[in-house]
Amino acid sequence: MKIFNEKFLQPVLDALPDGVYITDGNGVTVGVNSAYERITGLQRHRILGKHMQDLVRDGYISNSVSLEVIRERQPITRVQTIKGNRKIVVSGNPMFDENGTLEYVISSVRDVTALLRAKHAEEQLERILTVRKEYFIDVDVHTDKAGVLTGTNTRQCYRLAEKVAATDVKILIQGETGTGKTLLAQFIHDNSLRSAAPFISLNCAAMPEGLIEAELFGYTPGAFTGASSRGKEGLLDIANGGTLFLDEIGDLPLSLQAKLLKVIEENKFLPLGGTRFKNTNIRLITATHHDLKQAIADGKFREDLYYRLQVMPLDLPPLRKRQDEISPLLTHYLNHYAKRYNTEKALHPETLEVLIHYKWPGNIRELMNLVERLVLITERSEILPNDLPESIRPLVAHSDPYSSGSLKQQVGDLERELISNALSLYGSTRAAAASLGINQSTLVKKRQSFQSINKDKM
Ligand SMILES: Nc1ncnc2c1ncn2[C@@H]1O[C@H](COP(=O)(O)OP(=O)(O)OP(=O)(O)O)[C@@H](O)[C@H]1O
Repeated sequence: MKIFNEKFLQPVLDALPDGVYITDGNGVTVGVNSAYERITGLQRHRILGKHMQDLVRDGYISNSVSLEVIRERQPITRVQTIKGNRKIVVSGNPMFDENGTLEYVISSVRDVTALLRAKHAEEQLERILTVRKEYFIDVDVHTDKAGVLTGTNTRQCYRLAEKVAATDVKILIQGETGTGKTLLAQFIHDNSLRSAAPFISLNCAAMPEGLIEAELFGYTPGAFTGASSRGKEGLLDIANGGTLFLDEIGDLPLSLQAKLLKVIEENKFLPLGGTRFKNTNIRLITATHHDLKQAIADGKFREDLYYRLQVMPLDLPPLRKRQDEISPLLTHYLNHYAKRYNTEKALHPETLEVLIHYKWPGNIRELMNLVERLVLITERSEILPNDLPESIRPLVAHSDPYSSGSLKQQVGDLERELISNALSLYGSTRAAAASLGINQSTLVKKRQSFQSINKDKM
């Protein structure tokens, strides 16, 4: 033990960034430095003078490189896991005296947790980039300061919206549920001259007819049984000077469509039970997921109102047609929820691949809900494909028997079905081919052959 008590040596050892652990030739601990204490959390007074075997037995150390060096009489390096799931690299070196007797084992201990994490992150990034390349994912996605992400298929829509925001032109946003219609309407309002006035939103599908009418137009005191004795301001009053966003306008009952038309044409309305018209100055933005032309043909939507509302139609495509946005949206919301729940999470590249190919019927809202759930329930920091709900996980085609007939015919039918599904899902032959793992030219040839078979059948 004597040399390590020398006054000059301990400060030198303590100045080293790596941990140092020294035993004598029998395995008794004779010295450690400050970095060792810091890395392992073991204090020197608890281990000095103790035999390595006792330290392993008492659970201070999981296994001993020094004892291995004593047995093998040669340098040994091992990676070990210590408390807090930290990884350390321990290199033990024997020191012999002039007679070849083992005098000391000097081990250096380096904490490589951060290094491994960085390497892991780098590998992850590389794999993610490979996945993106493989599936032709354009990484040219922008996020504005309000956290709105736009990719190749939505940028045009947002640019157009920005251009017309300053005017009062009526905008009809079309898109499936959860595609961001409300967000786009809010974006238009925020970029308009009305941004300091209220942005009021009402979902016409969520309420019975009487209630929508009362909400929109308000009512006078005692207008109907159960009405408040003080009456109530309608949203047309509250939104005055600002923007009124009517979501799911296709579900507005016909009687209210007539009243809304009057508001648009004359900028005035009659509250329920009222006798005097009120003036209003609102910008109207509407949205729907219905095909309004079909609703007009079915007699459910007024044609004159339709043309009034859709002076500027804006289309928000479903998320399955915005494949380049899926990965950035996942990252965006993963960080958002990880921050909210004070944790760290990352997607395994295979999980990302599954999610990029998922159809997302509930669009961005579904994506957000899924990410929030995964952040909350996944125990590891990395989200694996198995952590996904079963409805999302399998990409196995469930198919009913397509036809009777020879095996060749049935395989042909199945192939045609898969190709046509991929084409309608991804919108282009390139993306459809990538999703099926075949060349674009192969897909085009197969499609042509299906078309000629169809003609022959006709
Ligand atoms: N481009 C985007 N970037 C980031 N988040 C988005 C984007 N588009 C939508 N979201 C988020 O997705 C969620 C759903 O969007 P939003 O409510 O605007 O959809 P919607 O089409 O109006 O849905 P619904 O028709 O069901 O009311 C919101 O929380 C919104 O912030």
